[in-house]
Amino acid sequence: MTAATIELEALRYAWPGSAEDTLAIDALAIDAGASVFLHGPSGSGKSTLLGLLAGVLLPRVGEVRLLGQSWSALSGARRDAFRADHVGYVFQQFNLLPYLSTLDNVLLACRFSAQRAHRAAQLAGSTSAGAEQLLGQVGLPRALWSRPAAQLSVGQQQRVAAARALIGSPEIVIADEPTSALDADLRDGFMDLLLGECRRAGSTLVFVSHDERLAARFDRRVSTAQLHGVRKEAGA
Ligand SMILES: Nc1ncnc2c1ncn2[C@@H]1O[C@H](COP(=O)(O)OP(=O)(O)OP(=O)(O)O)[C@@H](O)[C@H]1O
Repeated sequence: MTAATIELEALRYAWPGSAEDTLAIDALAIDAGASVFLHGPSGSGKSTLLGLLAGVLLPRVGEVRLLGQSWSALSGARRDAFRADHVGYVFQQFNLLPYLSTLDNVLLACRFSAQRAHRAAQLAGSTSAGAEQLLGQVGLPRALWSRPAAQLSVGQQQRVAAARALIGSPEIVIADEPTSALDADLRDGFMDLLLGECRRAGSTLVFVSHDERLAARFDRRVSTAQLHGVRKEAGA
């Protein structure tokens, strides 16, 4: 039996100062290894949901469990360690360290997680070789690998952020609009790599995008409207 990698139960989340819940989701389960295309109108709570999945935000009520572990049951430090081991996250704003080189930004994920460092080294021979391999796969020319991330274009930074999320094969990969700055050719190559790497590693992928053309490539589509619909039906 395949257990769900991600489980949400009776979740309510309100941003501070908000009179209403931003998200109210009675139940959501995502199977191990599944790829999910999360969509919905601007402001409907997609990024908020990703923050909750990654344990960056905690629900007001209810639970988010990853690999059977509830984020709310962990201290802040344990949450950080658990996230570093199990979650690769491509943020909407990339969150690269501007003064670190491209290569070091990718390796950062392994610096915070011995588990991911070990897996990257097993796969490629060393963690550095793993980072170089991924940078090659996302199409970043070698000449840019030693450049500070601040000197890269937005599309290049987006690809570095993806390599950082994928290194060490985390069980869960979360990506918030990771193709927004890529042209059609780069976007297709990027999607091949992201989906291919997740499939190879058996990682569960949750991917937010406004680009409906990409949806067909995923196992499952989930809309924020549909999640809120669950709440209304349950309360009816
Ligand atoms: N840091 C924050 N503080 C307070 N409110 C926030 C914050 N971030 C988001 N919100 C609010 O939460 C709601 C959902 O925002 P969110 O960014 O999750 O939507 P989204 O679906 O990802 O939007 P988009 O497609 O435009 O990125 C919005 O009403 C937004 O104003």
